[in-house]
Amino acid sequence: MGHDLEKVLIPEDELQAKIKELAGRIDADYAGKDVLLVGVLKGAVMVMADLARALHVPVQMDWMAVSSYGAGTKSSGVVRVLKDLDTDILNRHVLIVEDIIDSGLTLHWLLENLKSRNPASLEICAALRKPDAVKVPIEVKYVGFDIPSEFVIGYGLDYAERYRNLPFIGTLAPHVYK
Ligand SMILES: O=P(O)(O)OC[C@H]1O[C@H](OP(=O)(O)OP(=O)(O)O)[C@H](O)[C@@H]1O
Ligand code: HPA
Ligand SMILES: [Mg+2]
Repeated sequence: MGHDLEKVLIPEDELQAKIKELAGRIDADYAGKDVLLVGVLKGAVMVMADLARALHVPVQMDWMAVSSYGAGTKSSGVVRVLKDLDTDILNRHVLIVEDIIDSGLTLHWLLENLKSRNPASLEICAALRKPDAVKVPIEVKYVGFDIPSEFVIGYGLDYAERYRNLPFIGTLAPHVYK
């Protein structure tokens, strides 16, 4: 792995501190409410696991699996639903949990899809966002870090299904994908 990694962009301790900070804001904003966390598989598994454990408000967790990247480093823009929610979100306070907003196409699609099911509220928590890459404007209430438009790996994020288990965010050495 060592030579596949170009550099560490966000170290583990900074990621963990940021998730705790976001959890504090979410606890305050949702005081007295039940929250349904909707994790977007597979990238969101790490954020979901850390965020859920840092929260004090009562939560339920559900998952959707959508994919728009395949094995490459560019979004195809075509969102495929691989697994839908098990939960009926009518009148629920839904918080979508994501690892990254890159082009924004995945979340743009997901927001429209979930809105049509009439939740009581619908917000987004994303660990990372690439402001220069966003193609569709999306209102994101909770963002961990704004990062440059480089392909990143770790903390749930993959390149060809690898590196999701790295506890930090790094960039991939160009020789791996060129
Ligand atoms: O803003 P976008 O350009 O749409 O990119 C963001 C999405 O792409 C990645 O998922 P991917 O489709 O690769 O599936 P995965 O979570 O299983 O890796 C990532 O986890 C986000 O869900
Ligand atoms: O930078 C990225 N890395 C891994 N997966 C991704 N999905 C969207 N953007 C990225
Ligand atoms: Mg991916």
